[in-house]
Amino acid sequence: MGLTINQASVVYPAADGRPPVEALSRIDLAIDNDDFVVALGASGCGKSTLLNLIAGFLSPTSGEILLDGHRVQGPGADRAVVFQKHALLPWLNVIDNVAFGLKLQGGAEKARYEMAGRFIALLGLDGFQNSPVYKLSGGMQQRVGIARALTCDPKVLLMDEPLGALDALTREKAQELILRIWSETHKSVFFITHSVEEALFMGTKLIVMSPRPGRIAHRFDLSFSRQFLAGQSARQVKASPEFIRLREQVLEIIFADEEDAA
Ligand SMILES: Nc1ncnc2c1ncn2[C@@H]1O[C@H](COP(=O)(O)OP(=O)(O)OP(=O)(O)O)[C@@H](O)[C@H]1O
Repeated sequence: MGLTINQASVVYPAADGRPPVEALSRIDLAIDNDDFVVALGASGCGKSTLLNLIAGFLSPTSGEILLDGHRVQGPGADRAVVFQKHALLPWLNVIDNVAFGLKLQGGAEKARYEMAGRFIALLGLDGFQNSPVYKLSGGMQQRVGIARALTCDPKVLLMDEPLGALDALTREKAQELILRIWSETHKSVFFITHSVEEALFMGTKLIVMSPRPGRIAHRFDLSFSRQFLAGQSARQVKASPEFIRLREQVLEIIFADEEDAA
């Protein structure tokens, strides 16, 4: 079944003398089980607003969001969010941060730590269970944030520029790790990025959004992540003629929107 967005619009009301903002206009989108949907687009085109709708942090002004046929009416354990700034608890160690969501859900302590330990291993953080998170590098902290989101076993993982703060090499490694985890855990993913290369490499579906009002202007079905998971190296995939052709096509769309906005 998965997640379905039907004709969803969001208008932020007028405030402080500014007019209302039509942040999203009549969005239709299906995120099926196992889909990795990436949203790309010029600043202000409504990517975060769309993520907040799916997370249930925000209600649509009109339209609806359905998860497995049920209307989304607020946040829930079936959807987990990973932000660019991993909202970790700096006074807790790695395992307590990862187990934190389960603690909020009231799970038994032994089961919480077992589950947390499983995702710590999956994210390559074995040996760091008892390290305070403030001592870890940015890339490791982001992996703790992802482990914490996965530990609650959500159906949908929502990621708002999760790799935006990482250096280039760490970012590429994190992309590969997220794809492997996605293929192992069979989550549906909605992923926001500003990097065209990252979007093409990771997504099974790419939506390119345009601003004023925020809408989906272009859609692409992609198979580069499957090529990587089938054994091609990330470098090989990103250097293929088809990848380069699509990268130029998408860059052109985004530059045109940025120029319109200037
Ligand atoms: N709480 C709010 N109140 C009023 N307007 C808002 C609010 N949040 C966002 N907006 C406006 O809605 C539009 C879409 O914003 P949104 O943050 O969803 O875009 P975005 O594509 O995620 O941008 P960015 O890439 O810069 O993060 C923008 O014009 C923004 O200024």
